[in-house]
Amino acid sequence: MASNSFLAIVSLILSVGITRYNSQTTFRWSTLWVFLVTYALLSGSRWLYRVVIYPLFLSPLRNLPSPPGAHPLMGHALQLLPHPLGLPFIKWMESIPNDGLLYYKMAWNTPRIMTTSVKAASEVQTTKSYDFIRPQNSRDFLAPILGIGVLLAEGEEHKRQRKALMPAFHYRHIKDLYPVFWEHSKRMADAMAIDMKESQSKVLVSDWVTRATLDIIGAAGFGQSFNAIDEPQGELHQVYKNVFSPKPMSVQLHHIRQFIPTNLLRMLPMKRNTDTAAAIRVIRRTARNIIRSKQIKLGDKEQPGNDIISVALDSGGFSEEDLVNQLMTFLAAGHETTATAMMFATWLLCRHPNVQQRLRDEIREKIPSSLLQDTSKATATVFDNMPYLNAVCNEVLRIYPPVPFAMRETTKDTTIAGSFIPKGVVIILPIWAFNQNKELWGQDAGDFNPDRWMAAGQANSGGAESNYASMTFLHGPRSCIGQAFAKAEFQCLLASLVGRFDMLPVPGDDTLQIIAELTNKPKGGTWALLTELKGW
Ligand code: HEM
Repeated sequence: MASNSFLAIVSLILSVGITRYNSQTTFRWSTLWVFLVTYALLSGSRWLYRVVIYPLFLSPLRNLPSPPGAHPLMGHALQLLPHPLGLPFIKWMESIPNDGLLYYKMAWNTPRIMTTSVKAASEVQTTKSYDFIRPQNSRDFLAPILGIGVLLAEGEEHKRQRKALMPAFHYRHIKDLYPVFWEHSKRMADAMAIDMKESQSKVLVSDWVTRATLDIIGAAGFGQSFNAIDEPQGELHQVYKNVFSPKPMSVQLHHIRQFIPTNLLRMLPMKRNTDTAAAIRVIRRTARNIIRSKQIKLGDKEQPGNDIISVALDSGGFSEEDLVNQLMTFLAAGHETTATAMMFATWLLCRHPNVQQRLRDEIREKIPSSLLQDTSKATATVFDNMPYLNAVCNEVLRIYPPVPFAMRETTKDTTIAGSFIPKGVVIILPIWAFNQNKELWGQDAGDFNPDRWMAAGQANSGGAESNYASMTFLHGPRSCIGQAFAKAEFQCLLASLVGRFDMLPVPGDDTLQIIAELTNKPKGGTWALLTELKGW
């Protein structure tokens, strides 16, 4: 498709030609006017071709099954935008007959291909994963907040970074982090017990879990104390709260991003933009300070720790700027997601008192009170020996995955599940829709049922035949590097909360409204009525 500069050159040649020819006639246009008119006509024709002629009449994708009701110019955008991210895909995946791919369109008929079968999803994530990259608009949106670390690196550079960071995420290393996870979980519960007394039982659980996960990524990820549990006004906690908590304006901006490139939106003089820019400055400064203090320790021949950043420093494969970017990536990806899982867990357990009680019984039976006195004795074995805790964590992550879908873009003409997909098309991996798909999980796929993970041999599969049925952390070389970290952290936080408190829903808070920003989360935060239970 012709670029803007190509159109400008053609318009210039035509305008010079036309004004020369016209000089013989009585009616004369200036070259500038002819240039502007020619350029406008050519741009308009290109727009018409891109937005109407190609997608509706020529695109090879148009023969793939597509959801009904597309708007002639806005495609399916108007159907998708009013809902939480990824929710409509659940219905589409089940109700529209297809062979593994669905074709839908966003604003100006921009094509999207959604994978709906295990075969299609596994090709994108595993067998052909490097035929796909993260789309530019999504990179532009994430880069300032996450830094250009392993999450945004592509191709060979991604392989190199992932290999250098991997030692920090091996299970043998994660096992050693249980005391850190457990200590912070207990500190969170202690602080919530005080809050509960001061606020007549009504506690904003979402705020506490976000503070706890920030402290955990600081301690376990960087050997650094952020003190967010003890100091709610702490700078880092406040800036993340600002960047991540969805406000009406940021949700509108998310919608506007469908029509206007992210980089252009960021330049507009809006409060949301200035707030985000200020937050990014604080995050970068914090990241740089941590790296510098680690470099000094290393220079003083101190033993490097075995936290993520020490492993990265020790590998020697990253410049100081690279390390700042990696740290930003782990800070954001490593605390917000697990906090969201805790929010959904709390919401669900408040509405399923039997599950809550059964879980509490297991926690109180299997975690000795001595572990509450001396948190340094927490081991993976204690937590691995709690099948129901494992089942509840897996079921929460299945039914409400914090990241509801992932996006990729084809780097060349390719095929997915046997269908031709041209270069530059955005591919959707609908995590939430796979996780709740009836064909993969059975008729009760939409129900919260931890027992599906309890049957013999189903502790890791939930009874689904394919491991692609559960997409919460994705699969293959671009899957979540922090999966084992997150699951261990989630177990500890949930055990500490449910072991200590009885949780009830706040009256009137009956419907789960989900709101989207970087992750999907309960609108207005997660509130619960807590009662501290004795005897543990
Ligand atoms: C419940 C918690 C978590 C969930 C649901 C989750 C989910 C995901 C998903 C879906 C992706 C793929 C995103 C994409 O490619 O579009 C991802 C990537 C990633 N996650 Fe997580 N995550 C969680 C916790 C963590 C934690 C605790 C860490 C770090 C300590 C972490 C670090 C990362 C990194 C670095 C990547 C990029 C990996 C790569 O591209 O090679 N995540 N995560």
